[in-house]
Amino acid sequence: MTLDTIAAISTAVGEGGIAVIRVSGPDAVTESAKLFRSKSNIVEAPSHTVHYGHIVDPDNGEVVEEILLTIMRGPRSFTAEDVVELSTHGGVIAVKRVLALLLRQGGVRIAEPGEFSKRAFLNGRIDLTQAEAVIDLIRSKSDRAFSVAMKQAEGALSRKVKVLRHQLVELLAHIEVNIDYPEHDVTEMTNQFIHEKSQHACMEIDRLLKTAEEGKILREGIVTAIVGRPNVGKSSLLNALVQENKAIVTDIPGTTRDVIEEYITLGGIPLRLLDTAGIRETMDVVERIGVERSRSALEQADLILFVLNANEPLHEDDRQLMEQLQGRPVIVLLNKSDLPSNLDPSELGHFFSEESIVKLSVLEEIGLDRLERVIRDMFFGGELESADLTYVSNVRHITLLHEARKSLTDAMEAIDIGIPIDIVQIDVRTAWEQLGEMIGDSVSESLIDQIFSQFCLGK
Ligand SMILES: Nc1nc2c(c(=O)[nH]1)N(C=O)[C@@H](CNc1ccc(C(=O)N[C@@H](CCC(=O)O)C(=O)O)cc1)CN2
Ligand SMILES: Nc1nc2c(ncn2[C@@H]2O[C@H](COP(=O)(O)OP(=O)(O)OP(=O)(O)O)[C@@H](O)[C@H]2O)c(=O)[nH]1
Ligand SMILES: [Mg+2]
Repeated sequence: MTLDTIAAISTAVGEGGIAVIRVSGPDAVTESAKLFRSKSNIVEAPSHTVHYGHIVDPDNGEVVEEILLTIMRGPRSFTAEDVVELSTHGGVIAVKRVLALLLRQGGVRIAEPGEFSKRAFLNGRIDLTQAEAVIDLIRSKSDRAFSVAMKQAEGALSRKVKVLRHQLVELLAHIEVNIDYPEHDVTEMTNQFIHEKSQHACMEIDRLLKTAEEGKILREGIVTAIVGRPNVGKSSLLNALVQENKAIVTDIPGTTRDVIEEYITLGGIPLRLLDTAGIRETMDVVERIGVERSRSALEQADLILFVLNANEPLHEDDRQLMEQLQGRPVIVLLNKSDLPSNLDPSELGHFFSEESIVKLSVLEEIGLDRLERVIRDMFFGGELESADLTYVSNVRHITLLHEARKSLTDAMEAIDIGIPIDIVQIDVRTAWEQLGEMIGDSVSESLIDQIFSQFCLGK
């Protein structure tokens, strides 16, 4: 495939030490050479070499920038094409001037978002799951999400999908033989064989799908709503977890009016924390809107941190909230445990299990480690380190896995009710194709465009 030559600023535009323009395509080296004055002749230079020199405006000979230029010749490059990287001084001006000069010559055009990664895909250097992992890498907000994406970028998920597809190809071959030689006793055996193999593939798919929930959490964080009646210490808890004074804390009930959102990682677990207004009946118009927002945060939460003031007996507002928390994933926090306890814990026993109740003093930072352990037990069964870090977290992948699974169960059902084998074969083939779509076999151009358009510019 011969494509044109593209360029873009690949570093975040803003103040920084250096900025990098990436150029990729057949004319990357010759087009860069037209602007580059150096002791080296980069047209002749070997791959993976770095050259010092200046960018000179060919129209007037003016020196525009002092740069370092890197050459990576295809296919040994990120895009598998000839790649030149121009490292300019940081800031916005220098890098934009150099890019403008490069584009002005007419042999290079500006890249679309994700186009470098798209080329790596089109040139067969990476498959679709790997390309999608690159988006996850950029967006990951915790070390762990990053490790998972890195693993996928290396091709761990696609290797699993390829193994599955290989098994289905063998199955298809087996069916083919049977269609050609349809003797009765062979048919019996084949039916059983197809059934077993399909069952096995379904189990593998289920195993991958089971990781999806965790994968989503790792990527997006557990949506965690801190709720409770006014003044129990919700905002104090947010601040303690964030280790910054993000939310206003006062001893006046009804301090927090809006939902405050912060992203943290607690012992490697990413949480999207929502501090909410204390929930109570109120005539105050502003506070009432706040309480409504608290309720909607409560609805969308994956995890609810229900804060109580252990220094006071259970309040009517606490009881009402407790009713509403029935059946939801809740951790009860008995806050202010530095003060004398006036709350009868037996009253909580009806609603919450003992393991989900944590004694806390935000003021003295007691109990936060226990909270961390309880969250870990709830969401990862205490086991955070998945054996091989392969998680399915992409909605497209999840959908395709479900579809492939459906095709395989269709095949098994068809066998059970005695449908001819050449019809059964269609279901197995469909499953094989659906798995292929995951890694980018036989995907449409518009889907490819849609996937890569999610990337940022210069990636
Ligand atoms: N300056 C710079 N830093 C970067 C990137 C980049 O493109 N430029 N990357 C962009 O995301 C990442 C690194 N990814 C890369 C992946 C493959 C190749 C590459 O040249 N691959 C060759 C192997 C070359 C060799 O083994 O000697 C190949 O696969 O053939 C380069 C960068 C992160 N850092
Ligand atoms: N003794 C003690 N006081 C605490 C503790 N945690 C919070 N407080 C105090 O309780 C008061 C209320 O704290 P906030 O964090 O504003 O309570 P809130 O639940 O966010 O209140 P609203 O926003 O009004 O719903 C403040 O005076 C805090 O200093 C604790 O662990 N021990
Ligand atoms: Mg508050």
